[in-house]
Amino acid sequence: MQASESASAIAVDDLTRTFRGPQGRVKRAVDGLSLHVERGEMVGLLGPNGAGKTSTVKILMTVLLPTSGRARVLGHDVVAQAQTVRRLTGVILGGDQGLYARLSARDNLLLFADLYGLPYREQKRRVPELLDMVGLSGEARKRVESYSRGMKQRLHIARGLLHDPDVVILDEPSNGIDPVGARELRALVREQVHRGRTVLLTTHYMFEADELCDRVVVMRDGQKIAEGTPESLKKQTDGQVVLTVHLNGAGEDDVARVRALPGIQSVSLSDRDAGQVLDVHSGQQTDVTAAVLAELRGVSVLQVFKREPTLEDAYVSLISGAAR
Ligand SMILES: Nc1ncnc2c1ncn2[C@@H]1O[C@H](COP(=O)(O)OP(=O)(O)OP(=O)(O)O)[C@@H](O)[C@H]1O
Repeated sequence: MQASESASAIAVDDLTRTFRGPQGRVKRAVDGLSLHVERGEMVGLLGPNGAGKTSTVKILMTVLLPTSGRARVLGHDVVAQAQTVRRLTGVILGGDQGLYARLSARDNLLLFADLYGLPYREQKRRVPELLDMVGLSGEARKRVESYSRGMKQRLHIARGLLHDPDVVILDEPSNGIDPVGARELRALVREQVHRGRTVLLTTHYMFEADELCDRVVVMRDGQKIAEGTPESLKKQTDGQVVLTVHLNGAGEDDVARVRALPGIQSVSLSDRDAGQVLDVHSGQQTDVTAAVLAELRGVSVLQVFKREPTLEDAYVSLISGAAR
Protein backbone atom coordinates (compact mmCIF):
# COMPACT_ATOMS: atom_id res chain seq x y z
CA MET A 1 0.00 0.00 0.00
CA GLN A 2 1.30 3.43 -0.87
CA ALA A 3 1.28 6.19 1.72
CA SER A 4 -1.34 8.79 1.01
CA GLU A 5 0.15 12.02 -0.31
CA SER A 6 -1.53 14.00 2.44
CA ALA A 7 -0.35 11.82 5.33
CA SER A 8 1.94 13.37 7.94
CA ALA A 9 5.44 11.91 7.95
CA ILE A 10 4.86 10.84 11.55
CA ALA A 11 1.40 10.70 13.13
CA VAL A 12 1.04 9.61 16.73
CA ASP A 13 -2.51 9.62 18.09
CA ASP A 14 -3.50 9.03 21.71
CA LEU A 15 -0.61 6.61 22.12
CA THR A 16 -0.16 4.75 25.39
CA ARG A 17 2.40 2.20 26.48
CA THR A 18 2.36 0.69 29.94
CA PHE A 19 4.91 -1.51 31.70
CA ARG A 20 4.38 -3.66 34.73
CA GLY A 21 6.91 -2.58 37.34
CA PRO A 22 7.94 -4.04 40.69
CA GLN A 23 5.04 -5.31 42.85
CA GLY A 24 2.90 -5.41 39.73
CA ARG A 25 2.47 -1.63 39.65
CA VAL A 26 1.55 -0.34 36.19
CA LYS A 27 3.82 2.39 34.82
CA ARG A 28 2.53 4.53 31.95
CA ALA A 29 5.73 5.23 30.01
CA VAL A 30 3.68 6.90 27.24
CA ASP A 31 0.34 8.29 28.35
CA GLY A 32 -2.10 9.48 25.68
CA LEU A 33 0.54 11.12 23.49
CA SER A 34 -0.41 12.79 20.21
CA LEU A 35 2.19 14.31 17.95
CA HIS A 36 2.43 15.01 14.25
CA VAL A 37 5.55 15.69 12.20
CA GLU A 38 5.01 17.04 8.69
CA ARG A 39 7.14 16.01 5.72
CA GLY A 40 10.45 17.84 5.56
CA GLU A 41 10.15 19.04 9.15
CA MET A 42 12.69 18.54 11.93
CA VAL A 43 11.05 18.07 15.30
CA GLY A 44 12.78 17.65 18.66
CA LEU A 45 11.35 15.40 21.36
CA LEU A 46 12.48 16.81 24.70
CA GLY A 47 11.93 15.79 28.28
CA PRO A 48 13.69 14.75 31.47
CA ASN A 49 14.91 11.18 32.11
CA GLY A 50 12.00 8.79 32.14
CA ALA A 51 9.64 11.16 30.27
CA GLY A 52 8.82 8.49 27.68
CA LYS A 53 10.90 9.67 24.70
CA THR A 54 12.71 6.39 24.09
CA SER A 55 9.51 4.36 24.45
CA THR A 56 7.86 6.61 21.83
CA VAL A 57 10.86 6.27 19.52
CA LYS A 58 10.90 2.48 19.99
CA ILE A 59 7.22 2.27 19.01
CA LEU A 60 7.97 4.29 15.86
CA MET A 61 10.93 1.97 15.16
CA THR A 62 8.47 -0.96 15.39
CA VAL A 63 10.47 -2.66 18.17
CA LEU A 64 7.93 -1.94 20.94
CA LEU A 65 4.18 -2.48 20.67
CA PRO A 66 1.79 0.23 21.82
CA THR A 67 -0.68 -0.69 24.56
CA SER A 68 -3.31 1.51 22.89
CA GLY A 69 -3.57 4.33 20.39
CA ARG A 70 -1.91 4.55 16.98
CA ALA A 71 1.35 5.52 15.39
CA ARG A 72 1.89 5.83 11.65
CA VAL A 73 4.87 6.67 9.46
CA LEU A 74 3.96 8.17 6.08
CA GLY A 75 0.47 6.79 6.58
CA HIS A 76 1.60 3.24 7.45
CA ASP A 77 0.64 1.75 10.77
CA VAL A 78 3.67 0.77 12.89
CA VAL A 79 1.96 -2.45 14.03
CA ALA A 80 0.00 -3.65 11.00
CA GLN A 81 2.59 -2.50 8.42
CA ALA A 82 5.78 -2.77 10.43
CA GLN A 83 7.87 -3.94 7.50
CA THR A 84 6.91 -1.00 5.31
CA VAL A 85 7.57 1.37 8.20
CA ARG A 86 11.05 -0.14 8.66
CA ARG A 87 11.79 0.36 4.98
CA LEU A 88 10.77 4.01 5.12
CA THR A 89 12.50 4.85 8.41
CA GLY A 90 16.18 5.22 9.26
CA VAL A 91 16.93 4.83 12.94
CA ILE A 92 20.14 6.20 14.40
CA LEU A 93 20.71 5.22 18.00
CA GLY A 94 24.45 5.79 18.42
CA GLY A 95 26.75 4.52 21.14
CA ASP A 96 29.06 1.54 20.87
CA GLN A 97 26.37 -0.97 20.00
CA GLY A 98 25.27 -1.76 16.48
CA LEU A 99 28.69 -1.58 14.78
CA TYR A 100 31.32 -4.27 14.31
CA ALA A 101 34.42 -2.88 16.04
CA ARG A 102 36.85 -5.20 14.26
CA LEU A 103 35.59 -4.31 10.81
CA SER A 104 36.35 -1.11 8.90
CA ALA A 105 33.66 1.52 8.34
CA ARG A 106 33.38 0.43 4.72
CA ASP A 107 32.98 -3.25 5.62
CA ASN A 108 30.42 -2.38 8.29
CA LEU A 109 28.34 -0.52 5.72
CA LEU A 110 28.70 -3.30 3.12
CA LEU A 111 27.62 -5.86 5.70
CA PHE A 112 24.54 -3.88 6.74
CA ALA A 113 23.73 -3.12 3.10
CA ASP A 114 23.72 -6.90 2.53
CA LEU A 115 21.46 -7.41 5.55
CA TYR A 116 19.07 -4.76 4.23
CA GLY A 117 19.02 -6.62 0.90
CA LEU A 118 20.53 -3.74 -1.10
CA PRO A 119 21.51 -5.05 -4.57
CA TYR A 120 25.29 -5.29 -5.11
CA ARG A 121 25.39 -2.52 -7.73
CA GLU A 122 23.47 -0.24 -5.40
CA GLN A 123 25.89 -1.06 -2.54
CA LYS A 124 28.90 -0.11 -4.67
CA ARG A 125 27.37 3.27 -5.39
CA ARG A 126 25.74 3.97 -2.03
CA VAL A 127 28.53 3.01 0.42
CA PRO A 128 31.25 5.40 -0.90
CA GLU A 129 28.62 8.12 -1.34
CA LEU A 130 27.56 7.82 2.32
CA LEU A 131 31.14 7.59 3.60
CA ASP A 132 31.82 10.82 1.75
CA MET A 133 28.69 12.50 3.11
CA VAL A 134 29.63 11.73 6.72
CA GLY A 135 33.26 12.72 6.15
CA LEU A 136 34.78 9.27 6.69
CA SER A 137 36.12 8.52 3.18
CA GLY A 138 39.73 9.05 4.31
CA GLU A 139 39.36 6.59 7.19
CA ALA A 140 36.96 4.16 5.58
CA ARG A 141 39.38 1.23 5.69
CA LYS A 142 40.40 1.64 9.35
CA ARG A 143 38.88 -0.58 11.98
CA VAL A 144 35.98 1.03 13.82
CA GLU A 145 37.61 0.21 17.18
CA SER A 146 40.19 2.92 16.40
CA TYR A 147 37.48 5.54 15.81
CA SER A 148 36.61 8.43 18.13
CA ARG A 149 33.07 8.63 19.49
CA GLY A 150 32.20 11.35 16.99
CA MET A 151 33.44 9.24 14.06
CA LYS A 152 31.43 6.25 15.30
CA GLN A 153 28.36 8.45 15.51
CA ARG A 154 28.88 9.62 11.93
CA LEU A 155 29.16 6.00 10.87
CA HIS A 156 25.88 5.27 12.69
CA ILE A 157 24.29 8.02 10.61
CA ALA A 158 25.65 6.49 7.39
CA ARG A 159 24.34 3.10 8.48
CA GLY A 160 20.89 4.52 9.24
CA LEU A 161 20.73 6.10 5.77
CA LEU A 162 21.86 3.05 3.75
CA HIS A 163 18.37 2.22 2.52
CA ASP A 164 17.67 5.89 1.68
CA PRO A 165 14.82 6.38 4.18
CA ASP A 166 12.35 9.27 3.95
CA VAL A 167 12.05 9.58 7.72
CA VAL A 168 15.02 9.64 10.08
CA ILE A 169 14.80 9.13 13.84
CA LEU A 170 17.83 10.07 15.92
CA ASP A 171 18.12 9.30 19.62
CA GLU A 172 20.46 11.79 21.32
CA PRO A 173 22.81 12.19 18.34
CA SER A 174 25.53 14.22 20.07
CA ASN A 175 25.46 12.56 23.49
CA GLY A 176 29.03 12.33 24.79
CA ILE A 177 30.58 13.96 21.70
CA ASP A 178 33.08 16.83 22.06
CA PRO A 179 31.90 20.32 20.99
CA VAL A 180 33.62 20.30 17.59
CA GLY A 181 32.37 16.80 16.77
CA ALA A 182 28.88 17.76 17.96
CA ARG A 183 28.86 20.80 15.69
CA GLU A 184 29.83 18.64 12.69
CA LEU A 185 27.09 16.19 13.61
CA ARG A 186 24.49 18.94 13.80
CA ALA A 187 25.51 20.10 10.31
CA LEU A 188 25.08 16.53 9.10
CA VAL A 189 21.65 16.23 10.70
CA ARG A 190 20.59 19.58 9.21
CA GLU A 191 21.73 18.37 5.78
CA GLN A 192 19.21 15.52 5.98
CA VAL A 193 16.34 18.01 6.03
CA HIS A 194 17.89 19.90 3.11
CA ARG A 195 17.86 16.58 1.28
CA GLY A 196 14.10 16.40 1.81
CA ARG A 197 14.04 13.98 4.73
CA THR A 198 11.87 14.32 7.81
CA VAL A 199 13.74 14.17 11.11
CA LEU A 200 12.58 13.39 14.63
CA LEU A 201 15.30 13.68 17.24
CA THR A 202 15.49 13.31 20.97
CA THR A 203 18.04 15.39 22.82
CA HIS A 204 18.89 16.67 26.27
CA TYR A 205 20.80 19.61 24.77
CA MET A 206 18.47 22.57 24.51
CA PHE A 207 20.80 24.67 22.37
CA GLU A 208 20.90 21.75 19.92
CA ALA A 209 17.11 21.64 19.73
CA ASP A 210 17.01 25.43 19.39
CA GLU A 211 19.57 25.44 16.59
CA LEU A 212 18.18 22.51 14.61
CA CYS A 213 14.47 22.06 15.16
CA ASP A 214 11.53 23.69 13.41
CA ARG A 215 9.39 22.60 16.35
CA VAL A 216 9.87 20.91 19.69
CA VAL A 217 7.57 18.72 21.74
CA VAL A 218 8.20 18.60 25.49
CA MET A 219 7.21 15.43 27.35
CA ARG A 220 6.96 14.67 31.03
CA ASP A 221 5.55 11.55 32.70
CA GLY A 222 4.58 10.13 29.31
CA GLN A 223 2.50 13.17 28.35
CA LYS A 224 3.03 16.15 26.08
CA ILE A 225 3.23 19.27 28.24
CA ALA A 226 4.22 21.79 25.55
CA GLU A 227 4.71 22.05 21.81
CA GLY A 228 5.79 24.82 19.47
CA THR A 229 8.67 26.50 17.71
CA PRO A 230 11.69 27.19 19.92
CA GLU A 231 10.84 30.90 19.57
CA SER A 232 7.24 30.43 20.72
CA LEU A 233 8.36 28.45 23.78
CA LYS A 234 10.88 31.15 24.67
CA LYS A 235 8.06 33.70 24.40
CA GLN A 236 6.11 31.76 27.03
CA THR A 237 8.69 33.00 29.50
CA ASP A 238 7.47 36.45 28.43
CA GLY A 239 8.60 39.34 30.52
CA GLN A 240 11.39 37.33 32.10
CA VAL A 241 14.93 38.58 32.37
CA VAL A 242 17.77 36.34 33.42
CA LEU A 243 20.57 37.79 35.50
CA THR A 244 23.63 35.54 35.26
CA VAL A 245 26.30 35.88 37.94
CA HIS A 246 29.65 34.09 37.65
CA LEU A 247 30.98 33.64 41.15
CA ASN A 248 32.90 31.53 43.63
CA GLY A 249 32.06 30.31 47.11
CA ALA A 250 28.24 30.64 47.05
CA GLY A 251 26.16 28.20 49.10
CA GLU A 252 22.52 27.28 49.68
CA ASP A 253 22.13 30.15 52.18
CA ASP A 254 23.06 32.70 49.51
CA VAL A 255 20.63 31.11 47.05
CA ALA A 256 17.85 31.17 49.67
CA ARG A 257 18.42 34.89 50.40
CA VAL A 258 18.34 35.78 46.69
CA ARG A 259 15.22 33.65 46.21
CA ALA A 260 13.46 35.57 48.99
CA LEU A 261 13.96 38.96 47.27
CA PRO A 262 10.85 40.66 45.80
CA GLY A 263 10.30 40.14 42.04
CA ILE A 264 12.37 36.96 41.85
CA GLN A 265 10.75 34.07 39.94
CA SER A 266 13.42 31.38 40.24
CA VAL A 267 17.08 30.96 41.16
CA SER A 268 19.48 28.17 40.26
CA LEU A 269 23.12 27.64 41.20
CA SER A 270 25.38 25.32 39.18
CA ASP A 271 29.09 24.50 38.95
CA ARG A 272 30.77 25.57 35.76
CA ASP A 273 34.47 25.07 34.97
CA ALA A 274 36.39 26.20 38.05
CA GLY A 275 33.61 28.39 39.46
CA GLN A 276 29.83 28.67 39.83
CA VAL A 277 26.98 30.25 37.90
CA LEU A 278 23.90 31.73 39.54
CA ASP A 279 20.92 32.25 37.21
CA VAL A 280 18.26 34.57 38.60
CA HIS A 281 14.94 34.84 36.74
CA SER A 282 12.86 37.92 37.40
CA GLY A 283 10.09 39.99 35.81
CA GLN A 284 11.09 42.62 33.28
CA GLN A 285 9.76 45.48 35.39
CA THR A 286 12.07 44.98 38.32
CA ASP A 287 15.82 45.43 37.99
CA VAL A 288 17.07 43.09 40.66
CA THR A 289 20.79 43.47 39.95
CA ALA A 290 21.66 45.71 42.91
CA ALA A 291 19.52 43.74 45.36
CA VAL A 292 21.00 40.40 44.23
CA LEU A 293 24.58 41.68 44.50
CA ALA A 294 23.83 43.03 47.98
CA GLU A 295 22.82 39.51 49.06
CA LEU A 296 26.05 38.10 47.60
CA ARG A 297 28.35 40.38 49.57
CA GLY A 298 30.13 37.46 51.26
CA VAL A 299 31.10 35.64 48.04
CA SER A 300 33.50 36.48 45.26
CA VAL A 301 31.57 37.79 42.24
CA LEU A 302 33.51 37.61 38.97
CA GLN A 303 31.05 38.73 36.31
CA VAL A 304 27.42 39.86 36.06
CA PHE A 305 25.28 40.16 32.94
CA LYS A 306 21.65 40.19 31.86
CA ARG A 307 20.30 38.12 29.02
CA GLU A 308 17.09 37.08 27.26
CA PRO A 309 15.67 33.67 28.25
CA THR A 310 16.99 30.75 26.19
CA LEU A 311 15.13 27.58 25.20
CA GLU A 312 16.80 25.92 28.19
CA ASP A 313 15.27 28.56 30.51
CA ALA A 314 11.84 27.97 28.91
CA TYR A 315 12.30 24.20 29.23
CA VAL A 316 13.32 24.37 32.90
CA SER A 317 10.37 26.59 33.70
CA LEU A 318 7.99 24.25 31.79
CA ILE A 319 9.34 21.15 33.49
CA SER A 320 9.28 22.63 36.96
CA GLY A 321 5.83 24.11 36.32
CA ALA A 322 4.54 20.68 35.34
CA ALA A 323 6.03 19.03 38.43
CA ARG A 324 3.48 17.23 40.48
N1 LIG B 1 11.11 -2.30 29.49
C1 LIG B 1 10.66 -1.55 30.50
N2 LIG B 1 10.16 -2.13 31.62
C2 LIG B 1 9.69 -1.39 32.64
N3 LIG B 1 9.67 -0.03 32.64
C3 LIG B 1 10.17 0.59 31.57
C4 LIG B 1 10.68 -0.12 30.43
N4 LIG B 1 11.09 0.78 29.50
C5 LIG B 1 10.85 2.01 30.02
N5 LIG B 1 10.29 1.90 31.25
C6 LIG B 1 9.88 3.01 32.12
O1 LIG B 1 9.10 3.91 31.36
C7 LIG B 1 9.40 5.26 31.67
C8 LIG B 1 9.80 6.00 30.41
O2 LIG B 1 11.07 5.52 29.96
P1 LIG B 1 11.77 6.02 28.62
O3 LIG B 1 13.05 5.26 28.49
O4 LIG B 1 10.81 5.95 27.50
O5 LIG B 1 12.07 7.55 28.96
P2 LIG B 1 13.07 8.58 28.28
O6 LIG B 1 12.32 9.87 28.17
O7 LIG B 1 13.60 8.02 27.02
O8 LIG B 1 14.26 8.72 29.33
P3 LIG B 1 15.85 8.99 29.05
O9 LIG B 1 15.98 10.43 28.73
O10 LIG B 1 16.44 8.63 30.37
O11 LIG B 1 16.28 8.07 27.95
C9 LIG B 1 10.50 5.21 32.74
O12 LIG B 1 9.89 5.32 34.01
C10 LIG B 1 11.10 3.85 32.55
O13 LIG B 1 11.62 3.36 33.78
